[in-house]
Amino acid sequence: MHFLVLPLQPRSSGSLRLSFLATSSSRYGVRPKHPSTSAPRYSSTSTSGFSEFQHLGLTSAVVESLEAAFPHIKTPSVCQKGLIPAVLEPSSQGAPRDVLLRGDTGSGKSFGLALALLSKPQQLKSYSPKTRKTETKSQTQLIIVPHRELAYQYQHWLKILTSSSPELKDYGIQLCIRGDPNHPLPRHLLLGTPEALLRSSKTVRPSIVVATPPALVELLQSSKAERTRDGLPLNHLALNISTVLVDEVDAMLALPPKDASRKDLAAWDRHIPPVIQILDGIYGKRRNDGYDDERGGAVGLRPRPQLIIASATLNAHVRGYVFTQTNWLKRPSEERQGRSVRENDLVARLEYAGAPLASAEAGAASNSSEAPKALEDGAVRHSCVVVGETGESRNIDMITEVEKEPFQPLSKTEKKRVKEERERRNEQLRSKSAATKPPSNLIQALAVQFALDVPSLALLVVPSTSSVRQIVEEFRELGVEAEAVELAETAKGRTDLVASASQTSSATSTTTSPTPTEETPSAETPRLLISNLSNTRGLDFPSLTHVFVLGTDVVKTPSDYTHIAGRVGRFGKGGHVVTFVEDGPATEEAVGGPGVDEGRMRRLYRKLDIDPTLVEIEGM
Ligand SMILES: Nc1ncnc2c1ncn2[C@@H]1O[C@H](COP(=O)(O)OP(=O)(O)OP(=O)(O)O)[C@@H](O)[C@H]1O
Repeated sequence: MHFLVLPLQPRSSGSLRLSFLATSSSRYGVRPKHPSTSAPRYSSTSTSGFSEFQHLGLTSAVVESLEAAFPHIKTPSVCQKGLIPAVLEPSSQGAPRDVLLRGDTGSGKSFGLALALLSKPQQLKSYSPKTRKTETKSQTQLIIVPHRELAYQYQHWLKILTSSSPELKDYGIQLCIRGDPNHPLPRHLLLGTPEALLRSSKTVRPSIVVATPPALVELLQSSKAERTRDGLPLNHLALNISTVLVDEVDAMLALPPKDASRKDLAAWDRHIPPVIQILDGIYGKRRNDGYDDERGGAVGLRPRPQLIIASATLNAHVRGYVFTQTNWLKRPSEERQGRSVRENDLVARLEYAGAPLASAEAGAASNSSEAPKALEDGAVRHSCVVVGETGESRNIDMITEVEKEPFQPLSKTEKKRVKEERERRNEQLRSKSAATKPPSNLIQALAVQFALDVPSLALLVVPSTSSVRQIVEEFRELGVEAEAVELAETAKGRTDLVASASQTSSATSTTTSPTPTEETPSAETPRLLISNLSNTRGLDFPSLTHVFVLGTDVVKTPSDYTHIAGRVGRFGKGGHVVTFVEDGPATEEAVGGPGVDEGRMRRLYRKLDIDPTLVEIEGM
């Protein structure tokens, strides 16, 4: 069986000690020959705060485009100070190090990684024994993300950065995502073509391909090229891929929980997620008889592409899987095994989770006299509104359960009944019946809260079993400016991805006093973006102040809530996460009934150590 869970010892969080022994002129690549990029990387004479980015190893071209395109980003975050050198500096063996990165939501991981990728050598010099010449080829970097909106966000950032510098404008940024069958856009526009991928990696043009796993697998399988034993064509994967970045890796692996039944494990094993097919295709499947690293995986890549794996919830379970069940990460080859090669030198493990982000970022920002207000204040508030059948609302009662329901372990029969009831309820939700429609009392209560609280932009996360379009319509009928999150397809969606520093600050300052006042008039009608969890992970809307959650079916695990809530409170900004659940008696008799949701939220808050704040409810 492919799956076995052997959790690793988690590395202690916090400081990072990296020894940067080798120089940037490694045999693994050459930097572009522009005067500015060939300047010494640690001797910036610039007095701007942006020079700190250059000290981390970013090229001058990238720092200049950052300054031009994102003027409000002045100093690197704590997380970026660790990840950028880890990606760019080679190990003592001279090869790029693989990177495992865990950092809080909104700590700048994805953005920092995008900057680092653009600073990697654009060309590869290698000796060809066939021609007996040194050949120079362009490099392709592959970014794999769980959903198309995040792919679009990466593409958007990269396009803005590369178009802001003449030295980066050669970059081809290509999307490889599946089209929405309900949307009229031609499918090939979104998916790209195998030929285009091939072209982009054959020409002298460096390229970055941002892909979702199913689209990439589909694309590769549609090619007539020679295949690996995993069914993926050799030539596409083999062509000069210098880096593979897997962002939000746990969402794509979708590992069964540690306590999964044999049946669930077998089911997972039968439908191996596409990201595993891709990575196994590149790095090779793990052999039982030892390490196989230097062979470069199934496709004989030389040199082996650097692997970067990142997520805010890269927990021991996921790390355990990657380390023990795959061949993806760099390992010492047999001949190199010895005292001189430590595994940490080959794989940088970075951990920036659970740090008091706001203060850390504020500290970093305070070095700059022009630090935007957005970096200086803010905490995320969490609230839960319980809505009765006839629409009356109240705040969650955090004490009831402890007082009235002392913990009593369930008997076997009770457990079975609870499980059956939950399955029945999930089945109901899955079916196309009226049950998929969220209750209208929740929608109405949410619309009222939205009108009272939101200054400009809020995100509503709905269960994956509900139709986003249908919910959008319902809100529109109530007079709310609602729309689905469709970054790739609507120009309006794209504008939400970038906000100037001033917009960001004003959005934040209204968060601390969210009700629009005469002093803080809102220029535009407040808008409600609607999506489900699988399409919101990793997204960054700089002017977002509120996240609403519709019912507890959205949040299956604490990590789900972490990702949902993480859409606000980014970079030390404030924000408010409000969950709406149905009211009802929270007793065992009501299992599967509405009241259980309040109990679920209480348990979730306790697990995450969240002390919910009260929201002002109309009419109370
Ligand atoms: N050094 C910085 N200073 C200020 N803002 C920054 C900085 N770096 C990135 N940002 C802003 O932070 C946002 C990007 O955050 P990013 O998506 O990279 O966070 P993340 O850690 O990947 O979050 P998540 O785990 O939710 O995906 C962008 O809006 C970007 O403009």
